[in-house]
Amino acid sequence: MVEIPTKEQKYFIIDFDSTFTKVEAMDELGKISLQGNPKREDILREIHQVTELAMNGDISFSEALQRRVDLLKAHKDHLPELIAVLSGKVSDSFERNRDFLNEFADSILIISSGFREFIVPIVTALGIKPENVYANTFLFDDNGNIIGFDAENPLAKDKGKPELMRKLNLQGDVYVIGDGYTDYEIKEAGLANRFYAFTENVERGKVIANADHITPSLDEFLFVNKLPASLSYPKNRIKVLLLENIHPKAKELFQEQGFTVEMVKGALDEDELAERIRDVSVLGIRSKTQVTKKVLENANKLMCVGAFCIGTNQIDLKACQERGIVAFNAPYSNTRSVVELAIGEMIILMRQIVEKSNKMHRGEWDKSAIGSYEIRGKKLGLVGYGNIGTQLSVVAEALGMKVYYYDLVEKLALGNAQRCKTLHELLEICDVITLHTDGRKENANLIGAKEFERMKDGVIFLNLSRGHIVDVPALVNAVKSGKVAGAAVDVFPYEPKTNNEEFVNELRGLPNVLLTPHIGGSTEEAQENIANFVPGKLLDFINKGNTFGSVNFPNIQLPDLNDAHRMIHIHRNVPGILAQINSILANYQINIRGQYLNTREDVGYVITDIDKAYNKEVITELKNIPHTIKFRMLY
Ligand SMILES: NC(=O)C1=CN([C@@H]2O[C@H](COP(=O)(O)OP(=O)(O)OC[C@H]3O[C@@H](n4cnc5c(N)ncnc54)[C@H](O)[C@@H]3O)[C@@H](O)[C@H]2O)C=CC1
Ligand SMILES: O=C(O)C(=O)COP(=O)(O)O
Repeated sequence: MVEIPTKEQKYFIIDFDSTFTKVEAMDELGKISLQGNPKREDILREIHQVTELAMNGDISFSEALQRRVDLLKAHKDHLPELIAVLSGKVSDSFERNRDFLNEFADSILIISSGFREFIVPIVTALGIKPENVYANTFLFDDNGNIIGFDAENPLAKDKGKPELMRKLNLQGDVYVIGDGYTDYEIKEAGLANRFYAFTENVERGKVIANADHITPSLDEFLFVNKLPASLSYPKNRIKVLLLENIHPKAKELFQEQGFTVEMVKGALDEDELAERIRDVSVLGIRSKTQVTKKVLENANKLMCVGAFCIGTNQIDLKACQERGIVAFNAPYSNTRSVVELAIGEMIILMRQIVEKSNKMHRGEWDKSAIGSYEIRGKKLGLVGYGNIGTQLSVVAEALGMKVYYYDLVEKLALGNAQRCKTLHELLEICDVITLHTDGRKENANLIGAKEFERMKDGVIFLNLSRGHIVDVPALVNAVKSGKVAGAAVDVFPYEPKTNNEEFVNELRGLPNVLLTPHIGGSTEEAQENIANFVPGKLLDFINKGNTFGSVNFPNIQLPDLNDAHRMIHIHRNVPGILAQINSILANYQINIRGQYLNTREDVGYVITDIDKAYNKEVITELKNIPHTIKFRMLY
């Protein structure tokens, strides 16, 4: 007789507190039972400490259990409220993987040193079988007070989980998922094949150190074990790299959604970034980091880049587009900060404050009005009349300045501002000239010797845009010759990578020259605003496919998706791609629920929402359409 091989039996041993649920149930019970007790906070703290000590393996488990029951002073009537609280605190990855819990119910055992009275109602609601729940039971007195627990239960004792496992004598592979040391003890005793430290809710050093694998969510566990999961790819496997000291709020926003985030204080140079980018899916930079072709050649996983600033000249946007990498920026979050600094600098320079302050520090008292002027009534020339230029126009006019501007494109003049037809016209008219163009390559040396020559003698000159826009040696000469009476420079052709690097520049040491380390947009307000704004854009793209506000991609704002799959197809902008997508879908009789197409320059972006059921082969066919750059399936 031929023996039919049976699928190897697997058991999944899952902990309850801080694993199945986000919280420790005994802490929650204390919050309920100690209501009105004047020492509630102190007692709760003590209960929590005892829990932590036991979870880390620092005190014996039975001692911890008795101490907590004594401290709780709980009653049977508190349990319904506790169950209601816990049912709202099931761990997110367990909630979204109900299908797995149901499908594998026969193989899943909850083994907990908590109590059946509250565990069973919570876990059975997600498909776990009540007979597969192993936990302690409370002891009540005649009045319903909780006074202890069944001390004979192995789970009430030290090394209780291994003891129970020995009794169960499971035949097959055993996988343990838990956040506590007592979960690891099963593996330590040789009773499990693997121990997975579950870190979605808490991270315990000693537990992580002993784990075979760290699983930041149930998704990761299911992924590594090739089990059916609600997400095709666990989010913790999506790596976000944030450079240049981006505000920590950004990290928080990505971590809240389960992504793995790495922060670097300074910028990385091309070679360093080309190395680091290999496993990165989302890159966050500021003005310093150059995202070049060479970097992008290694960026095989990169989906999107966020410039946590306004300027995007540091990113090779075209090369990103060709590789289907979507770029975003924060177009308005630091506008006001730049404007305020420019206004302050104009006043400081017109009043010779830099020199006067330096003298005071040396003990020199130089009270005089010579060479000091009000800004009121002076002619301000704005080169570049975009978001910063126009905002500065309004504020400067409110301070009594006469505003002139020059922009490559026709712009609406705000207030009484007057448009100059040429740059030369502006240079010849104005008392104060400030640059607010973007940093496109063509703007290199926009202001050089000839342009300084055209300016009025004694002009005040500001550059808060990009370093390469000004020919620095020409500015140095103009300052030395007295053509420029004062200058403020915030941006430089070469800027130090980190705060530890020396600033080397010909402008150092010149009189009435105010130098700042590229801080036009560096205010607490601006940085926090940026850190809230850019992750929103990146997450909207990753989670929903939205490209609205992208600086290099067709902009599509998509509706939310319910009970459907979303296919994201990025391709070279050649005729016939949409027709090919739809003919493949028609061949597989897939119903299209919605479809959106937009193109920009060389790239086309098609989103197709389809019914839930689809044949997996269709994905391969869609990926194989000629000129496809990237394909991704959502939900
Ligand atoms: N110092 C700092 O910390 C900061 C610097 N910036 C720089 O300021 C720049 C401007 O910012 P926004 O006003 O928000 O940008 P924007 O894109 O709204 O405006 C730029 C304007 O400059 C114009 N322009 C470009 N080249 C020109 C040229 N050669 N001649 C005349 N006009 C020209 C454009 O047509 C556009 O109207 C950013 O691109 C960035 O490089 C921005 C924020 C902070
Ligand atoms: O917003 C911009 O473009 C800036 O220049 C500010 O850059 P930063 O974020 O300070 O590196």
